[in-house]
Amino acid sequence: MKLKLVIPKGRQFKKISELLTDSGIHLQGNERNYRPGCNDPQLEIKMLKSQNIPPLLALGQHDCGFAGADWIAEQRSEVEDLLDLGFDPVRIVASIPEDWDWDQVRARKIIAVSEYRQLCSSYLEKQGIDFTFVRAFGATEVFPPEDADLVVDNTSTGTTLKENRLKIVDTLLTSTTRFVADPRALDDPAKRDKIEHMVLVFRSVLEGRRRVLLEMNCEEDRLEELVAALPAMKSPTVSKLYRQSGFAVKAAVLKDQVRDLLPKLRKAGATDILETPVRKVIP
Ligand SMILES: Nc1ncnc2c1ncn2[C@@H]1O[C@H](COP(=O)(O)OP(=O)(O)OP(=O)(O)O)[C@@H](O)[C@H]1O
Ligand SMILES: O=P(O)(O)OC[C@H]1O[C@H](OP(=O)(O)OP(=O)(O)O)[C@H](O)[C@@H]1O
Repeated sequence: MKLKLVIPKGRQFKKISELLTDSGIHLQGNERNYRPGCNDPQLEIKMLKSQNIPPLLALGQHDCGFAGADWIAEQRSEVEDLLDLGFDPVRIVASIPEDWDWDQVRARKIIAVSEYRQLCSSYLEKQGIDFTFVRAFGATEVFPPEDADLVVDNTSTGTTLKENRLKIVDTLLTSTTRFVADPRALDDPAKRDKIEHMVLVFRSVLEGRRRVLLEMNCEEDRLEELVAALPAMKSPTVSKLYRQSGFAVKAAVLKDQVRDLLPKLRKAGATDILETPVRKVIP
């Protein structure tokens, strides 16, 4: 069985390739080789422009891959959304020049510019706005005020909108990178098995990134107090120290809790605290 996996080139590539590496899938070849080799003989990998991935998956040209939720929605691609990786979060927003009045703009016939033809048009139709659509091929924010009255584009930090003196009047969608599949691939038991395993590993890597492992020692009379202070995934692992009266306590905790947790653990009797990274959390 060969599973055809499609990966976006461009800005989404770095985070996806890091996820694959942490999942034990190592791509081989340089960045301009759009058919990279891989250490997993079951995977056949191809790189495509992000926007082309959802429709090609829906056509059955590939079995699974990564794509932005924005381009899945824009192209109404019938793919199975298996996992929200949370990478590259953006908002798809409608914007107008910052000193324009939205009520006045929406009351007249406007020129609307976007890379997202479908999302932009259906938004304006629902709003009852009279518009002519012009398709942008990048640098969308530069069109207003001379060449457009309104743009629909993605925004991350908001810098590009600000630099081009635009203000947001509405949010159409929020989008992140997804792991998706052709529904037909999920009907094939061998492919389904492989895809489900990939989802499990990706999920466990993402969960691992959120956690660290804390290990510490404590005296017997402080054990209950220490365990109560530890927010473990289930309950902490407690083992007796060899030829000593104390205990070793171990728990995987959320990274963003550690800063506040360490002084509390010390107060609750913890000594010799070790913090180590967690690579995967497999349920
Ligand atoms: N500034 C951004 N920050 C985070 N994600 C973004 C940003 N811009 C675009 N994306 C996301 O990346 C995906 C691909 O978009 P886009 O075509 O703009 O990227 P790209 O192919 O890497 O572009 P480029 O060729 O300009 O580097 C989309 O799903 C989009 O939501
Ligand atoms: O909110 P920000 O952090 O400023 O990011 C948003 C900008 O980033 C992307 O542009 P990109 O660099 O891909 O150029 P493009 O517009 O030519 O595609 C996107 O199309 C926005 O223009």
